[in-house]
Amino acid sequence: FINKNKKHSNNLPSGPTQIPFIGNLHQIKGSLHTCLHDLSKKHGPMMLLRLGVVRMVVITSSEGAEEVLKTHDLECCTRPTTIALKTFSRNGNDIGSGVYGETWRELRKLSVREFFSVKKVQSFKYVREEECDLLVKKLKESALKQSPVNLSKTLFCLTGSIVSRTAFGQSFFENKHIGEERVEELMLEAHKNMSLKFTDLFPTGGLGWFLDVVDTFLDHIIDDHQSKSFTQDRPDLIDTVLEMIHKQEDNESFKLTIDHLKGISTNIYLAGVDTSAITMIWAMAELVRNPRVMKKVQDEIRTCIGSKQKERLAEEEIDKLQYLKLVVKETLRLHPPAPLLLPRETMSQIKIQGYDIPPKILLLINAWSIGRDPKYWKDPEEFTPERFIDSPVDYRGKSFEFLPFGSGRRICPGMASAIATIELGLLNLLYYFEWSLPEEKKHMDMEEAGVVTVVKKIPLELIPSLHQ
Ligand code: HEM
Repeated sequence: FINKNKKHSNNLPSGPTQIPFIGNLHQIKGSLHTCLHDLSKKHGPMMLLRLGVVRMVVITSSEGAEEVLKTHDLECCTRPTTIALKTFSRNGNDIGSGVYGETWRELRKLSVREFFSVKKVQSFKYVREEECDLLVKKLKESALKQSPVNLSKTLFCLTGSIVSRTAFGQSFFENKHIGEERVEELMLEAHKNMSLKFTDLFPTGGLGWFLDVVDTFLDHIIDDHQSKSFTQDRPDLIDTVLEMIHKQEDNESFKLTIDHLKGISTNIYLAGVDTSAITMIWAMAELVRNPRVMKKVQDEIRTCIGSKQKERLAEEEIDKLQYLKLVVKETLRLHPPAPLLLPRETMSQIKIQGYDIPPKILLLINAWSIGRDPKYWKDPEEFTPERFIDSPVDYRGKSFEFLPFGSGRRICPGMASAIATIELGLLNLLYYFEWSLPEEKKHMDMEEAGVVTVVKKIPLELIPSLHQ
């Protein structure tokens, strides 16, 4: 092992001292992205670490991130870092962890065309509006009773229903295959499993019932679609892919299978439910602890929509709400749900920021750290949506100081769908209700938890009051 390390050690970035066997594991306490952030302050924006058997270079500068994501995209593959992700990905038969090659290209192209395109996202507007309407009705009951609402759970359920209806044609809450008590667990468990800690460094496996439930759910959904026991007005992703599987010719070089369909579906569920809910949860937490911003965004919404209260909000209202959009951007800057993006692995020797990085090294880009770098952001810890007024900095992958959705060929394909859900979800929460902390809570706790995706550790509990 030492010889192998020496062979490549000529021009590698430096990093904290490693100790035998565990490397730098003893220095990782709490969240991985914050530990790496703290270490990089001491050891620089390119840092070499070893966690157990995994060697990695951590990048915490916008310039380094740009070089990797623009120049070296071809020489890196994304790497399923945990046993959990490997299992979810069905051995690379998916988009999130598939190695570059024909399969990955075909699956990404297919899912963008059939699910992620702006046209498809717009066609699901009615689902988002209906689900938000249901949410408002439930919240109104709590508002009348003045009882605290667990917004973390509520928002996971909202995004779960939206993703499930848009991708699989049915809501988790209406499906007959999983007991209702399991559905809520399933939503919350998705997050816990995405945050498994270091399972490939010291593999433990054992994901228990969660994987079984996801698998059983998908099996039933596919069976229902195949047997036509389930019909709806418009074909969903499952219908489209099943039709493609049936129609493909024997001589085609790429063969689409049920495993691919399950891989894409699992990716969409895991990547979609968690991230959008997390963003809304952090946005609400920041707004409650920043009353000035809360007032400004609610004033904008209520002025634009008019004084007569609407029964139900349409997605078009959002076009007029510039400040709400800035609130979403600022939330994604301070709380990117996937703070280390998808880990890349070098496939050949490459040069980054003057260093020689050998093949088979994990590259982690700390988007969380870059989003708080005082070099690019004034008062970076402050929640100030105004910083984006007249600024060309955007989350679409061209501004390397702001990378909540990543960049390059692996950029999040679900961006349009996520933004539509987040903006409409927040619009509904902020238009109909005033929000306050329960009396016994004196201040908003902002502690984070998770590795792949990072959520507010203590669930967000707030009391809604009806806005008159
Ligand atoms: C606020 C919401 C979201 C955020 C912040 C987010 C963030 C990300 C990030 C950082 C990546 C990795 C990009 C990279 O490493 O360059 C990613 C990939 C991905 N996201 Fe999202 N995402 C969100 C919502 C969604 C939604 C709603 C879906 C699906 C419905 C989705 C599906 C995916 C998929 C399939 C990938 C893998 C793409 C690939 O490897 O080619 N995401 N996302």
